[in-house]
Amino acid sequence: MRNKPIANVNADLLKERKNCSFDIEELTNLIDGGKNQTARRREIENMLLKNMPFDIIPEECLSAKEKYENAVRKSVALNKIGVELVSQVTKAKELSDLTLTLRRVSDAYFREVTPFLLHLGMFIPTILGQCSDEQVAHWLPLAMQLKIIGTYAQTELGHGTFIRGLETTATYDERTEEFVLNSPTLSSSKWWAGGLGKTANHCIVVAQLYTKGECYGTHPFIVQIRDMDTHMPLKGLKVGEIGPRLGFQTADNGFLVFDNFRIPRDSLMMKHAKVLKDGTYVKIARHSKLTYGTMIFVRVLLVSEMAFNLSKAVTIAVRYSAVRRQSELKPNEPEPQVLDYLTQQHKLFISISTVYAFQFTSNWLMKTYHTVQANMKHGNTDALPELHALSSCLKAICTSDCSAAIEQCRFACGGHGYMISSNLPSLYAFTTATRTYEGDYTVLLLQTARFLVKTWEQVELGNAVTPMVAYLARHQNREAWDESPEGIIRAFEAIAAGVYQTESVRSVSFGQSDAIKDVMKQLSDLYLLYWSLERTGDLLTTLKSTLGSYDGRVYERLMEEALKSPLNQEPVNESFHNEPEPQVMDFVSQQHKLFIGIASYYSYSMTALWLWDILTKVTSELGVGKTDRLPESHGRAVFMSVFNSEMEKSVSSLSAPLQAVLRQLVELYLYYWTLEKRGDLLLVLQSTLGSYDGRVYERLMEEALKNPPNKEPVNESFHKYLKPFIQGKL
Ligand SMILES: CCCCCCCCCCCCCCCC(=O)SCCNC(=O)CCNC(=O)[C@H](O)C(C)(C)COP(=O)(O)OP(=O)(O)OC[C@H]1O[C@@H](n2cnc3c(N)ncnc32)[C@H](O)[C@@H]1OP(=O)(O)O
Ligand SMILES: Cc1cc2nc3c(=O)[nH]c(=O)nc-3n(C[C@H](O)[C@H](O)[C@H](O)COP(=O)(O)OP(=O)(O)OC[C@H]3O[C@@H](n4cnc5c(N)ncnc54)[C@H](O)[C@@H]3O)c2cc1C
Repeated sequence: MRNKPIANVNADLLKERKNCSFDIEELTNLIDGGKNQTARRREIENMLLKNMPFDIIPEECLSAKEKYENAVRKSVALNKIGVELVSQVTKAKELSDLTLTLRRVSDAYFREVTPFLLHLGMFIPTILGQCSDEQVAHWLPLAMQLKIIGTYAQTELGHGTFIRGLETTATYDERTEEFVLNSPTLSSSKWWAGGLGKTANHCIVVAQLYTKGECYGTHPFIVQIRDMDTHMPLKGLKVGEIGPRLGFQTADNGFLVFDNFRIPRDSLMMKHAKVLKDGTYVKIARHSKLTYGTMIFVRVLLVSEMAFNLSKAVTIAVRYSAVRRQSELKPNEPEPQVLDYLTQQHKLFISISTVYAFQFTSNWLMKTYHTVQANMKHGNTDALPELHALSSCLKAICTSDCSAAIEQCRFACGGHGYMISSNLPSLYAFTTATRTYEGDYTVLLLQTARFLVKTWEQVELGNAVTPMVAYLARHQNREAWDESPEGIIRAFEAIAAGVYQTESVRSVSFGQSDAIKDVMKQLSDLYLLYWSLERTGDLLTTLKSTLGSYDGRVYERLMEEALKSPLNQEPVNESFHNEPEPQVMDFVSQQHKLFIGIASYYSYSMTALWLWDILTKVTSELGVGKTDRLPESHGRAVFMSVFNSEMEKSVSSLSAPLQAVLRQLVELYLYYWTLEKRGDLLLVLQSTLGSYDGRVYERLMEEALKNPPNKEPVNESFHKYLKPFIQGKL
């Protein structure tokens, strides 16, 4: 079916395909996991192609309301087939292959995401990971057959990262054997859960559990939020859509506020802890962080999600680059395909190798995840910290690299890449969110750093460590170890690259032809080479390390450094008496993100004035054709030198403190750009987050309430599609 010739294929594309050095079908089988899996995937795709309603008007041309309704219509149709297929499957492996195929094929129907994403991606996994056997038996069939539609509401207006700081309370009332849910403050409003705004009728709510006057920390509860027949929000809660976003337009992300909302005792998901009828709290888990399990699972999933999304983006960009012709290199000769430019290949080929790096690493990570889960079933949680560290850093790096690579793919498509119809903007909007959700990039890297530092301590003590981090022991007492967060991150990047190399070699070592092996080897080498070149600058850093000194006096140096700390200059810090929660502004990593923006603003303003003065002169002397191809480093140098000199001229009349601040900005700008190559500038604020009065949560809620979907309590797509679907009448 796939190999049937298609009429009217662009001649350049045909030519490129003919030049392919290997059998495409063979590579397809490798990616799918075998011939049978490829056949099965195609069978499902064909069935869906026959039965699924496609869009008549492109999604992007619809209003926000229409977009949502269209997404519900398509989700219902897709999941109707999905539920039927799932019901025919008996083996766990077949089920996981099927869900993966359905997930992949669903992208053919949604430019945006389905409002059921959280139901499939987090609600069902949380039932599996957090419910007692009895609860699984009750909830899982309902969820699998989509008799109920759920989401995962953990994040609040005031806290996303710091889960222990969540404010929603679930207080046990032993007289009625119920928990009472409350949102005591504005900042405790649940915020962000996908599908919550309009679609879900159930919700996993993460709340602080109180019983017999004691708080036992955050726990997950499964809560019905809408009437099953009318879909109206239940009494005692307020629920709505949070408002337009960069992407995720059709995911109806929502807010949820509780006012003495009562739920039965067994709404507490009781795999890891339970509350007895009399209110006694019983801890079951052997590890205190098992309630964070769904997040680990989704972080693992996201690695393959990134491989898939980047594979789509780079396929689009490579095909287009074969078709697109631009510029006259030799008079009277045809314009070359842009794919033939080395600079274009540089943009694209690293993305191709990154896709394979992510996919092989993802296969390996998923296997590791299942092994750790199997061990945990027998009570062994030893490997959990490493799994957490691994899934954290791989999630952080792959989501960040993926969105950056998709931007490169968009650049590679020139102006047309900016069209929504190219799908590159939507792919970018989807993937850039993954850098934030399920654990912010910086925060997750810091979790990994924490694990590595602890491992390093074990290495220092001569204790055995797991194979994944054994390289720390190999580097002991050698200059290669750099204990800074960047050094640690790089070390883990090296591991990711190592996994890729070993996994790709293993996967192609038997069965596959030499042609495929050659290509995979080239891609693997490209990935390693690219990152070693990207990080060359870092390799030149001096050590500045207490741990890596030549004489190995690690403990002495650690102690000397510790004694220098300003914190040790006073016996009791004032925060002992009154410790405020830190503002994220206090984190150095946050300042790093923000201050360069301020410095850049001044740099751009100064340089713009200077540039205006010399524009005419430069264009007449050099000619426009020559100036518009200045390499990036030259442009950057211009910004730096102009900023430096113009700022110096204009600050002399200012007061000393202001002069000092502005000079610091110049230094920061120069310093930053010697280390980094990216920056960001926000000129016009118009922002709920950046208002002068800092009333962030009030403004977010005010804007959400203005949101048109919140003007009607139940969207008409409930009556038209959702209700007949849930009740099996569609
Ligand atoms: C198949 C078809 C479906 C389709 C599929 C599609 C894809 C699927 C798309 C889904 C779409 C999702 C859409 C977004 C959905 C959200 O975004 S849901 C919300 C997600 N939220 C987050 O990820 C919040 C991030 N924050 C955190 O994870 C934690 O709070 C932090 C940052 C780890 C800190 O936690 P903490 O409790 O303050 O812990 P902390 O004091 O830092 O550490 C204490 C110890 O716990 C350990 N620890 C922390 N976390 C863990 C953990 N998870 N495990 C083990 N140990 C841990 C630490 O390592 C530390 O260990 P020690 O060093 O003491 O030994
Ligand atoms: C599209 C999308 C969908 C989402 N879906 C859901 C959902 O379905 N359910 C749900 O519960 N949540 C959801 N979320 C919320 C998401 O999980 C959180 O936004 C995410 O975990 C980040 O938390 P935050 O918003 O509190 O960021 P913050 O923690 O406030 O981050 C702000 C800045 O502070 C920095 N920072 C914070 N803490 C530290 C630290 N300790 N050290 C150094 N720097 C720090 C961060 O690096 C970041 O630069 C979604 C978010 C998005 C964007």
